[in-house]
Amino acid sequence: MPRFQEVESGQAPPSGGSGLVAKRYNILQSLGRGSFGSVYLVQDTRAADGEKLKVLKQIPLGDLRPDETVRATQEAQLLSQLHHPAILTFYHSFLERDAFCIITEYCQDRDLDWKLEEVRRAGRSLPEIQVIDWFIQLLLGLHYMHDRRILHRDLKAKNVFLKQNLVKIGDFGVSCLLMGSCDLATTFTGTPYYMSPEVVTHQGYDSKSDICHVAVTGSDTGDSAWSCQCPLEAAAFITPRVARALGCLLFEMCCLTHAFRGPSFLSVVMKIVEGETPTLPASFSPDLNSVLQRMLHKQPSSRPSAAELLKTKFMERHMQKMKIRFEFVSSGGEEDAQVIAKNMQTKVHLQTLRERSEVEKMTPRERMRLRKLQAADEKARRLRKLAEKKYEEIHTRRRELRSRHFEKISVDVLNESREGGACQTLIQSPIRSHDHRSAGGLQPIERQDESEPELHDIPEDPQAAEVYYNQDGFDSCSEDEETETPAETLYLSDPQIPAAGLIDQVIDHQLSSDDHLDFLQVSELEAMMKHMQKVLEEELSGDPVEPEAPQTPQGPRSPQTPQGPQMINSSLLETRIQHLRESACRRLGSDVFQQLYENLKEARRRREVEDEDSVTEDAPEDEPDVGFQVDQLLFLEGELQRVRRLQEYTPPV
Ligand SMILES: Nc1ncnc2c1ncn2[C@@H]1O[C@H](COP(=O)(O)OP(=O)(O)OP(=O)(O)O)[C@@H](O)[C@H]1O
Repeated sequence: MPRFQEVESGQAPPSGGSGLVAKRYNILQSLGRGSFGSVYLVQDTRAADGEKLKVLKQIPLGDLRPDETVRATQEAQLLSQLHHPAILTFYHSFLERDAFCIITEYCQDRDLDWKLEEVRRAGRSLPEIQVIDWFIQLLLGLHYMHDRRILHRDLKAKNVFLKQNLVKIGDFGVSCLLMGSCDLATTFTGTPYYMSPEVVTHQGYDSKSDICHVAVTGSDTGDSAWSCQCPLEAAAFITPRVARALGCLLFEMCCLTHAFRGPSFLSVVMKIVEGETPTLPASFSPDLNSVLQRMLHKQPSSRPSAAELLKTKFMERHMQKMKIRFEFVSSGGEEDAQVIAKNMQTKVHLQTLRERSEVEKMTPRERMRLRKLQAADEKARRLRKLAEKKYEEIHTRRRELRSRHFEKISVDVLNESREGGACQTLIQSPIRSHDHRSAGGLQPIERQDESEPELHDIPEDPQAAEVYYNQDGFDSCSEDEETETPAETLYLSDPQIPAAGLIDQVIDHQLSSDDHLDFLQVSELEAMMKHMQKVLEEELSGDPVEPEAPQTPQGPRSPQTPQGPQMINSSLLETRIQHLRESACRRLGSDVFQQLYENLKEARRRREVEDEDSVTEDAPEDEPDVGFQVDQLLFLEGELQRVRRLQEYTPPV
């Protein structure tokens, strides 16, 4: 029986469709299909203007048992209690027409995987400052979850969403709904690119089955169906895996490709276990590379937790800078920042010139330029003073705004259910950055006098030039013909001054859609700033999980002891196999799928599958990665047989 009308990604559902879902959600278009279900953009007919667009994830219940459905609902409730600007807001879940439905926040800029692919196709790369911005937001979100004993078991670029250049971790509840919440199984059966060596080799897992259930526990009180007997111990196994997956994501953001890759499932697995830890290209800072090395460390106990990373000097420095930028953007001061940035660039030019010059040896033209630069330097100093004053004004205005709208605009907007009308007034009257300024009575920073003499007017004759540059009337300079110092460098060198790096990389993204921030976006930035401030001020020593090697009643477990296979519940593997099979069939058609499946099975039997080319060779040209998918399916079928054999020989406890 069809549940919702199935439509191709990007298309609107056919007219005369199924009407409102749950009597309130109007399906606008399909956003795509994942392993577990279909995703739709919907309009919430009961939400306030500006909050109407949401996402519906519809997961067929299939043969989930009733108790699993109850657990899924409980988990959904747990997820709805997470309120962090770096975590996808979870609004609502319900059962309808044989499907489990989840309503979440809509992220217009789609997922990180899509974004990175877009950048890669354009032949560009992400600047380090952007990578770190996103990375810090991910760390903040994970730290928040970690504090609540909730650990993401399926962190990957496809599960990180982008909205106005803010990242949102999502989808951490969905896979476990269908995987019976077995962390090991979810990780093991998920995409291999983010797996840890210890998962692949089944090492270091405790044999207690309750570890499977800890990953989604959100309750320390034990009243949730998901609570487990030993959350800390279990989390100690999972945290390093999250760190590893985050390291893989960091690599992907920098290099636009997976950290461990290969055309077959096994080749990826081999790289994870035996391959060298990849390094970042020289264009990235050694500090960032060392963060990556720690996160990808083969030894789980050497990987830092989110809290540990956030407390490093490198991250703290960046958080300070980010805070200033976010503050600036949310205060609507971006135009003035442009003026300041331009003038600060001038200052950098001056310093460069000073260092390399011996004034006496200069040609008249060069001396003229130096004089102009000195004047510009003076002007930059004045501008800086002005900027400081402006910051003060912005702070004052923000304080005023806060006191006026505190309950509505600050973190509470995120903490409250967005279902209510609390934000309505705010959403209906978005504040334009320009309005901000006029409302706050702030004066724009003076612009430079544009009637300055042109450089090409400087006489070549030394005497004439001397006369020329002795005259008054120039106090700034045109730098058009100079090589530009990257604004980002400038910005990084002086965290007090937001510069063009800010303009290009943050404001462009954050404001490009309609050139203004509405209150909700401002409140998200504010919430993010608040979390950063908290992390900067706090001693994060209270990190609940030390990623230590697991202890057993007999003492520390040997890392070589294989413990994994028993842990994988065969029904979870079956579910994953079924999903992979369905997905491949959908993409290829059942005949082609069957042919490919047989070929790869035969290749696997002949042990040819380790040959890097064999998997993709057999796949249709327009679907090369489907070979990878079928290869993974075969691998999991092998695992399933192994688990079944083990279960036959293992006496029940
Ligand atoms: N909250 C959201 N906002 C915007 N787009 C979304 C949102 N959630 C999902 N999508 C889009 O819907 C599509 C399907 O997403 P879904 O999460 O179901 O699958 P996936 O992540 O691609 O695969 P998998 O299920 O294997 O993780 C993706 O293109 C994704 O970018």
